[in-house]
Amino acid sequence: MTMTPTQIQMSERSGHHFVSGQYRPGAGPRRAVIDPASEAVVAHYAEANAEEVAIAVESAAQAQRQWWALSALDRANLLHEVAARLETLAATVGECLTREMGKPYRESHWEVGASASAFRHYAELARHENGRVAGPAIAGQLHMTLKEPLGTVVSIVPFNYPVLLFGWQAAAALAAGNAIIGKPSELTPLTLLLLMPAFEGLPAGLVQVLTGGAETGRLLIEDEHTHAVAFTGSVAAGQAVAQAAGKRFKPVLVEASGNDPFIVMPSAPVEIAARAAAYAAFLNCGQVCTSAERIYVHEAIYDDFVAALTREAQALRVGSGLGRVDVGPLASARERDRVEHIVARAVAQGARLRCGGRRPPGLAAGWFYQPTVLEVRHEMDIMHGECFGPLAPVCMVTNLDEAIALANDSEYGLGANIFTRDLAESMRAVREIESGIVWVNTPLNDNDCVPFGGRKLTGMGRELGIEGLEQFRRSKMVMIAPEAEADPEWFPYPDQDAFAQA
Ligand SMILES: NC(=O)c1ccc[n+]([C@@H]2O[C@H](COP(=O)([O-])OP(=O)(O)OC[C@H]3O[C@@H](n4cnc5c(N)ncnc54)[C@H](O)[C@@H]3O)[C@@H](O)[C@H]2O)c1
Ligand SMILES: C[N+](C)(C)CC=O
Repeated sequence: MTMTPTQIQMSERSGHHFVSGQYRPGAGPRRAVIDPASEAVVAHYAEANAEEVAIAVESAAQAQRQWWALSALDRANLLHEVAARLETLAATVGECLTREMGKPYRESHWEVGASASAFRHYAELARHENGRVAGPAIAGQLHMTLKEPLGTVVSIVPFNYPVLLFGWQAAAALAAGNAIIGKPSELTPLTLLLLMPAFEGLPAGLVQVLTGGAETGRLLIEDEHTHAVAFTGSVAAGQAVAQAAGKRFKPVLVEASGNDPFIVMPSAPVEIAARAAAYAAFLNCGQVCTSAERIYVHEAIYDDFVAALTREAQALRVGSGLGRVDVGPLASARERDRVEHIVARAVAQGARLRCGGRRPPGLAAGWFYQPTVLEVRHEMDIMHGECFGPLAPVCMVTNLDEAIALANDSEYGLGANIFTRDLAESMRAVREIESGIVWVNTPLNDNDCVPFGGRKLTGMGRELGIEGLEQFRRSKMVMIAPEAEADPEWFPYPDQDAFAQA
């Protein structure tokens, strides 16, 4: 069969790393990358070893020095060029992402464009402000805080949004003056490799990619010449990463799992809220950190809402992300098996299946699972862990107090949604829900200008906004006196003896 230009690129980059501005064949063991829609091997990746990590880290140090020596305006202009190049790569990288992890192509394509937007945002933000001047504690002097880069940032990203999440971290880290080494998920290594031409105009080594798994990540984190870690992924991996970074007190950003509530109150338009809930639960086959994982619906509209949500779920087209579909496969056999287990357990605990709950008939290969709506009770296991699949468990509540209490009964705290036309209800949800994000009638939106992140087991730190830039800078206290003049306050104190006697 004829290969597309993207497949040719994937085959050429298979088993490579991107180091010092060049694709280099990896020396470590090779592992298969499998298309989740067809179960065919589409490429391989190599596990980067200690020697390869050391070479990349040295190259990053040299590039970072050149990068920080430029003016802020030059860095901004170069980051704008990166954004433009990213947009030209959207078709190729998007196709690669769909072939590696299955999401519908239009979502993959969107992801590359959204990443370009973050580069534009940080190109400007970083040149507008590089510290602040304080009122001096000594007359006539200049007392200030200067912002400096940390050095080399290690970026460890998951499979579900590899381009956007690496893009958010890289845009902020580079704008702050750092170098960055990306370590993609084992499921999506080629996508980041194919993204690298976007960084052509920057010093070689400033942006690099080493493929591999947890061991490659650990080597990067523990290397004494890397200076910070930006991690996105599961709680267990986040804890391991934070522990490894802690050995050298490296600053670490952890964006880990979520279990987001989605509340629907009686004043909400039921059909619109149901469509929004379907979007929030089934986008990217439910593999979004901010997926609606627990839907709490007021009893007054419960039956109508469940019926509408079921209709929405049943209307979704499931299939290969390269076709005209709404929902692709889960990213791996392990993910599909895990989701099957969650549903089986929920049903065993008394959940009522309204639709889905099985693999779609007619798709012989691929790790597909039907969009599934279940009626559940809050006590069931399905409501207390992250499902990360195309599941919409709906639970009836009697009032907002109960909805907020159940929403907060979670170890996680990333996002939360509420649908209501009642301003007082909106304001209570915003104030009282224990999460890093609250969306009122506007599910799952992002904005480069406002910080994204969670609380509780979801992690620490923020991406995007000025807060996202601060993750990758340190403050230096600077005091300048215009002239070197002897200060009577300096040693020796003239009345030292008097102090000692007093
Ligand atoms: N909070 C957020 O912003 C956010 C965004 C996207 C995804 N996620 C979460 O990511 C998870 C799904 O992604 P996943 O299955 O790829 O996660 P994962 O934790 O299995 O892997 C994430 C990355 O960490 C690496 N890794 C794993 N163990 C490591 C270790 N001990 N040391 C260093 N690196 C290690 C992996 O190789 C991969 O690159 C979900 O829980 C989801 O909620 C969170
Ligand atoms: C990156 N984002 C926020 C779109 C989805 C995270 O999984």
